[in-house]
Order: sequence, then C-alpha cells, then structure tokens
Amino acid sequence: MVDEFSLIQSIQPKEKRHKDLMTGIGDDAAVYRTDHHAEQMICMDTMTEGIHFTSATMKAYDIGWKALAANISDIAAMGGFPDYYLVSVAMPSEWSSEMKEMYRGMEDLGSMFQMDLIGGDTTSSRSGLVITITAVGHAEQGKVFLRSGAKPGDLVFVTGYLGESAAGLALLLKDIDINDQKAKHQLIKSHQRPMPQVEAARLLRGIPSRFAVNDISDGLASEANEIAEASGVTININYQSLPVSKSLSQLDAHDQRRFMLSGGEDYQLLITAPEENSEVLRDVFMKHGVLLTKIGVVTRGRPEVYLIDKGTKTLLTKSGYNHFKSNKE
Ligand SMILES: Nc1ncnc2c1ncn2[C@@H]1O[C@H](COP(=O)(O)OP(=O)(O)O)[C@@H](O)[C@H]1O
Ligand SMILES: Cc1ncc(C[n+]2csc(CCOP(=O)(O)OP(=O)(O)O)c2C)c(N)n1
Ligand SMILES: [Mg+2]
Ligand SMILES: [Mg+2]
Ligand SMILES: [Mg+2]
Repeated sequence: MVDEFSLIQSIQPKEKRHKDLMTGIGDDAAVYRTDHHAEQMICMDTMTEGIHFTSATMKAYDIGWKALAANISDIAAMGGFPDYYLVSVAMPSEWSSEMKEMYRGMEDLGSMFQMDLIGGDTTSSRSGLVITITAVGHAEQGKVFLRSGAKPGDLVFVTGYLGESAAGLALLLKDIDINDQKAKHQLIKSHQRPMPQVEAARLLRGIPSRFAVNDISDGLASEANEIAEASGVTININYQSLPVSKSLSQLDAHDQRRFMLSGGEDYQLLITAPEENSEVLRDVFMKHGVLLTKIGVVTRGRPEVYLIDKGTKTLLTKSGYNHFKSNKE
C-alpha cells in the first residue's frame, strides 16, 4: 500500500483549466480569484471513527468542534478568514441521538468567527462515524501564505505550544499517566478542543511581509518538511528553542520530544518570515498576546529538515502521522 502523501501526489491534475485557480492540490486550502479585491479559499478535512477518535477519546460535541477546527486551521494557514462551512455525516444508527451535540460543538466554534453553516449531506454508515467538513474563507488579494514562500535567510517561527494534543491522546488512551490533575485536564482539552489560529493569521495579514505558513496537523517534523519541499530550501530547527508548555513539562523528556516533533493535531501555525521583518512580527504578536516562538532558520540546500539538539545535527524526516503507514515509532 502506498502512503498518504505519495497517493495524493499521484492524483495531482496535470493542467489547470481555470486561469483564476491560483493553488489547487498541494497546500492547506485551494485558492481562486473571484474578483479583483479578494482571493477565495476552500478546503476539506475528514474525521473517521477509529482513526481520529474513539468513544474513549472524544464526545460528540468534541468531534463536531474538532472537525470544524481542523478545517478552519487550514484556512488560517493560507492567511484567510473563515466564512462558510458544509458538513457531510455518515452515521451508524447508534450515533443519531448524538447528532445535535455534534452540531452544537460546530456551532460553538463557528460562531466565534461568524461562520455560517450552509449545507451538507447525511447518510447512514455500517462501519463507524465519518464526518467531512468543507470550509470556505477569503483573504485580501495578494495576502495568501503558501507553503512555497520560504527563502534562504528566513527565520522559522511557531505559534502556541507543541505536543499537547498528542500528550492528551496518550493520557486518554492510558499510554501514559501524570499526577498533576490540572496539567492532565489541559492536555486532554488540547486534544479534544483545539483552537485554530485565526487570530495569528489575522496578525500576519496586517504585516507587510512575505510568509510561508503550514498548520500542524501531522506534527512539526512533517509540516516543516512540506514547507522545505514546496519552497526548495533546508529548514533547521533548534530543539532547545521549541516552546514547552507547563503542562507538557510534567511528562518525561522522551515523551515530550516525540509529542512535540511528531505528535500532530496541535493546529498551531509553522511560519517562515524574512529576518528583517522578524522584529515587527514579534512585536505585533506580543502586543496582541499571541505566543510566537522563533525555532529555527531557513538555509540554501536540499529540501530537508535538520534538528539541532545541543550542537548535534540530525535529519528530521516526515515522522508524523501518515495514513496507510504505521504511525508507531
Ligand atoms: N483524495 C484527495 N483528492 C484530491 N485532493 C486531495 C485528496 N486528499 C488530499 N488532497 C489535497 O492534497 C493536499 C494535502 O492534503 P493534506 O495532507 O490533507 O493537507 P492538510 O494536512 O493541510 O489537511 C491538499 O491540497 C488537499 O486538498
Ligand atoms: C483514537 C486516535 N488515534 C490516533 C489519533 C492521532 N491522529 C489521527 S489522525 C492524525 C493526523 C491528523 O489527521 P489527518 O487526517 O492527517 O488531517 P490533515 O493532515 O488532513 O489535516 C493524528 C495525529 C487520534 N486523534 N485518535
Ligand atoms: Mg494543513
Ligand atoms: Mg487534510
Ligand atoms: Mg494529515
């Protein structure tokens, strides 16, 4: 069986039939122009019972929230603001009483960004719940952040904290345990109710600069490799610079490391920006109380990612989540 990324590569259309299509397959969302002032963007993400959640890890409310969060996150990663969403649900009969709760989760998150639910589809399922959301957003013309926008000399930043979601999942699955109940609650919340970084995208849009952005669904290592490949650059990440939350610091060092590098589902933004704009970038994020951490640099070279840990440099491969591949370390 081929892995997820090669499979997607193999279905890439050879030509664009509409000149208004700017970006199709290969980024967080597709972008096309509808008038001279705005770019439209559209994306789709699915959550499947047994793969993205089980009855032990997520309640119906959380499933709705997180499915929409993953889509909003892709719009944010393109520099957009989310506007509309459509929901397709394939549902085993035992889930039907939970449908309202799932929509309440979506509504609670969607209303924060004034999103309208505009349609969808419903079918029965004989093998678990599947929810697919399509989100539509917009950005000002010329303000779209592509994965291909990184250049040698840029600095690499990340919003928020990494690894909390994967730690929360490990706690829910009882793979690990910690005594600090407050930290445990926080990590589990990060897994069940991630907050997409719409505010960070808004702040970036206000800064006149070039940015490459990717949201972290499959893990830092994987997403950094996607920017390196799309931009044709080398990304160097300093392990000691990664932001460790107070809650994650309760875990042992090995768990912290694997969750931060390849845990995934953090829905934070990985950003590259020219060094000359980095001061204003830091100032703007600081002023608005959005955590932004410098974690590395972009250099000329092969499209690869290196991790520098106390002076030792190692190749960081796409070690994150990959459908159709074993995700065990
Ligand atoms: N089955 C599919 N058919 C067409 N395009 C797809 C399919 N699966 C993924 N893609 C496209 O491939 C790109 C990468 O997808 P994905 O890895 O899911 O991105 P993300 O992690 O940002 O959600 C996106 O442009 C997405 O629209
Ligand atoms: C029960 C369970 N096992 C494992 C995971 C971990 N997991 C499942 S999918 C995934 C990656 C993100 O999902 P994907 O479908 O790849 O989203 P996309 O990259 O398209 O946004 C991760 C880390 C989980 N959330 N729940
Ligand atoms: Mg994405
Ligand atoms: Mg996706
Ligand atoms: Mg993925």
